[in-house]
Amino acid sequence: MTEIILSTENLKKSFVMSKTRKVEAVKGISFDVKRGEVFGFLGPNGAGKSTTISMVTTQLKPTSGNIFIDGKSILESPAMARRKIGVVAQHNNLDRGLTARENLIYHAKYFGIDDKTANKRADEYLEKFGLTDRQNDYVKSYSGGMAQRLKIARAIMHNPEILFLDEPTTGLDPSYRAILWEQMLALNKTGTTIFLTTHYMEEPEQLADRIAIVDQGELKAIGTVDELKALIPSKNIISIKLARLDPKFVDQAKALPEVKNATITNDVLLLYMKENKPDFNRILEWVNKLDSPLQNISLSASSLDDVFVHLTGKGSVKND
Ligand SMILES: Nc1ncnc2c1ncn2[C@@H]1O[C@H](COP(=O)(O)OP(=O)(O)OP(=O)(O)O)[C@@H](O)[C@H]1O
Repeated sequence: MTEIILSTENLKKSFVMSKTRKVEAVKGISFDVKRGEVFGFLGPNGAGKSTTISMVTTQLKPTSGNIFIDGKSILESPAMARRKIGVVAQHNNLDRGLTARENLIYHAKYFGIDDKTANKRADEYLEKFGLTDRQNDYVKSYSGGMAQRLKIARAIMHNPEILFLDEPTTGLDPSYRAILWEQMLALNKTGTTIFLTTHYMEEPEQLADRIAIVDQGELKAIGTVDELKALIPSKNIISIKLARLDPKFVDQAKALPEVKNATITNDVLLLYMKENKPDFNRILEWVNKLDSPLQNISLSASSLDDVFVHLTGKGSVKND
């Protein structure tokens, strides 16, 4: 057993779109995931998250580079890798014509698990994911939340060392998201490494041990939430929404003594403040003198969302 459960080396993937056009979806990504951690893989739409997850779970061949699971190249030993990984895909890839229990048992059989163990695990996971009562119903009768829970149960039937989840909570209501997180963290406590991609910032900010931020196929940053927050210019940010934004406001803001840096992102003027407790009223006075009506102003402590905006120039999807 190695301390690093997953490692990628200069991973690249290009898609040929036409005779003249190629998309470089992943442009040479290298990172390590430590055994036992919850690892968040974040990025805006089209950043290359799904392409990366498809490659590290043996579903897609890289154009170049290498991937190691538990120290062994998955390009050389894909079958070995598949035994060590569990995958919860973004789409519903359950067998809808089978019952929930049958989905679990067939998955276990595929991995050569004997009937007794498979049935015992199916009982345990159906119970754990609150599906015991509906275990003999066809999956086509399942709600989205139930199907999502069954996908996770199925993915862990063969006791994977690392569980990959692609946007596991997208489209679920907040209470289901909380339940899923509880279940993922409980699995993590038993030693399973969790690798997940998500759009939502609040979840990994609170729950992931380390986070990688990707954009346009490149790794922008990797670290703990605190390490990532240290990448942005200030702990306190004032966000200002004006009826009309003029680039000259950025220079004017930068000249204010209490402002460390300023930028316009997503049509919002962001002021990175020097002081821990900035004088909000003084900034408000300055804003009111600008020749553009104020629509909204707020002061906040920096969050992962601000790191994301700072590194990618794009907003994330907020939790509702
Ligand atoms: N099979 C494919 N053929 C051609 N282009 C593809 C294919 N899969 C992905 N792409 C392109 O690669 C880029 C990265 O896509 P990918 O789905 O990996 O991003 P993502 O970060 O998962 O985005 P999202 O959050 O929207 O799911 C995009 O430009 C996408 O159009």
